[in-house]
Amino acid sequence: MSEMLELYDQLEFQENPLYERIITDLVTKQYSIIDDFFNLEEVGKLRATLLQEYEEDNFKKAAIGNRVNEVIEKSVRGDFILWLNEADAGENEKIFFNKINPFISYLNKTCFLGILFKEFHYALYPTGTFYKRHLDTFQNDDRRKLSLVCYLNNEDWKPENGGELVIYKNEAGIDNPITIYPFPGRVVVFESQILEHEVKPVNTMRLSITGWLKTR
Ligand SMILES: O=C(O)CCC(=O)C(=O)O
Ligand SMILES: [Fe+2]
Repeated sequence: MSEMLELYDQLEFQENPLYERIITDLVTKQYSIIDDFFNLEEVGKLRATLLQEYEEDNFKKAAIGNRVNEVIEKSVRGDFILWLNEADAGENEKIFFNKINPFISYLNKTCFLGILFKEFHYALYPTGTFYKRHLDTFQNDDRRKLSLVCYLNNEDWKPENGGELVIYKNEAGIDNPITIYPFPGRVVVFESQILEHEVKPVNTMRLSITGWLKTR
């Protein structure tokens, strides 16, 4: 018994009930929805940074295909994106990384997923845009293990705005769609290589940070 305690100590971690819930969700259903992962004040700051970058014209039309083989295809996706660079993250972006990084370390300590790389981009879906059903490994990057989306919409976001994320769970050969509204502060994590998903057409501007946790 005391030997076991010593080994536990070597893992140097404090059990975190929220992270444990996310891990259980991922193991049992391949996705997890976490409301209020970011509080409204944090969402407001991240949204302000996103909008400022957009106004300064730093976003580009999102493409499909990998980075050396990009194709812009409006019939597949209509969002605009900007990659985040952690090395020169501003005050507000630090809020994001300071919350996401401990979760990644926890995953690595407890699940042995071997996450070595991460990449995140802001995304802005203008009115009328969508992202057709796809798998995130579609970007020719089979190192993508977990997809993570954080919604930065306004506090009064309504279901009628559209822009739902729909995750398709294949159960015994039958598509079981799960509809997820992009409420501010909500984070969705899912298995990049398993779950197809889409973003339904949006009736107003839709804001988020999307990213991937990757193995080598
Ligand atoms: O914004 C979302 O809900 C999902 C975005 C997405 O599927 C992607 O960028 O690959
Ligand atoms: Fe996706």
